[in-house]
Amino acid sequence: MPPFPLCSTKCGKNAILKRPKTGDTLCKECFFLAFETEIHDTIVNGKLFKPGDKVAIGASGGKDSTVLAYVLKTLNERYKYGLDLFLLSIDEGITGYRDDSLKTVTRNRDDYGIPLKILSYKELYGWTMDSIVAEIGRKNNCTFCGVFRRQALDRGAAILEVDCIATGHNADDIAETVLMNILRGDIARLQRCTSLITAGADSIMRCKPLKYAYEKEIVMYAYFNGLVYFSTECIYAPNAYRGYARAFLKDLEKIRPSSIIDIIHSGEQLQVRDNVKMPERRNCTRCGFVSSQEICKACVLLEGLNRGLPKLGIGKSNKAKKIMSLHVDKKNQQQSTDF
Ligand SMILES: Nc1ncnc2c1ncn2[C@@H]1O[C@H](COP(=O)(O)OP(=O)(O)OP(=O)(O)O)[C@@H](O)[C@H]1O
Repeated sequence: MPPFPLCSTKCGKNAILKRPKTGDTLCKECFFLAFETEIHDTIVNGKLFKPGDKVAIGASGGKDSTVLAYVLKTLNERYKYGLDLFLLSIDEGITGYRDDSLKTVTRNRDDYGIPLKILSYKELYGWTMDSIVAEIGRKNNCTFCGVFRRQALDRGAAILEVDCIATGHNADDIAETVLMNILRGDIARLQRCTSLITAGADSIMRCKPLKYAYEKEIVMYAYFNGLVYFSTECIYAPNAYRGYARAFLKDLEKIRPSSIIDIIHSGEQLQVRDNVKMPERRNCTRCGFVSSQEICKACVLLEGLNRGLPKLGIGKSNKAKKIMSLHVDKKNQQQSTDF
């Protein structure tokens, strides 16, 4: 057997891996340092945090958010960021999936000594994903899950009174999203999907410290560090459209590993013409959370479920708008005659 090559940093140790992102052959310690330093650079150059910030890590128990929690804890101690870290998990109510992954998050809480807050769809909306799927079937259930999760994270962050939510979106996720938004012609999302930081003002800031970390390296990092994470796919999820973008990106990566970062850079450089209409950011007149419409998507979807019209709010439906505004009018009338 040929001897292992030496680590390309010239540290004197034998290399044990080839970095998917750069092709460098590295020993374990030099890989950890390179991986962590790149995330530190993302945090510092992107000004993601200030000393004293309270940061909620969106923790699903999967590899990305587990690595994010571990690396943020490590960097917070190494570079004295002065952050107060929390784990925030949303329990969507998916039996055989989220209940198991939450056990992993609970273990991470104990291993890393970071407090954990779990919020469920059941307590926030009165519905679990299991009961939503029983109503709507398997076709559009991801819409409910995505919309509710986004708002649930905001609600959890408000309860924890944090300054920022950090999510485990990695470079592959972002490159896939760029491709999907191009294919769908979704200009508003295309413009913001590469942002390192989103929202702010009256909604809670979100950031993606793993924006430039390759999925393959996240898996290697977790493996060589012996991190415990949950690796099963959601039982309801196979998001077909993202699946195609993912498969395409994996094929590109095989031919040219830099494709992932190149797509992100292309997305970052895109400029949308001034006369392209963008959605407004406002607050939902019902729940007060961020929305691009008078009534947010979460409220429309919830109304549909509660009225036995689960398809209300799926797609771009004017019917939903009409029904919702009738409901608002009725409520206003009631309020004005109530006293
Ligand atoms: N149930 C949840 N509770 C809290 N945060 C979540 C939850 N689901 C997703 N997130 C956050 O959103 C990020 C992206 O979610 P996505 O569903 O794409 O998972 P993923 O790419 O498989 O990531 P992970 O490996 O962390 O599960 C996660 O890394 C995590 O920070």
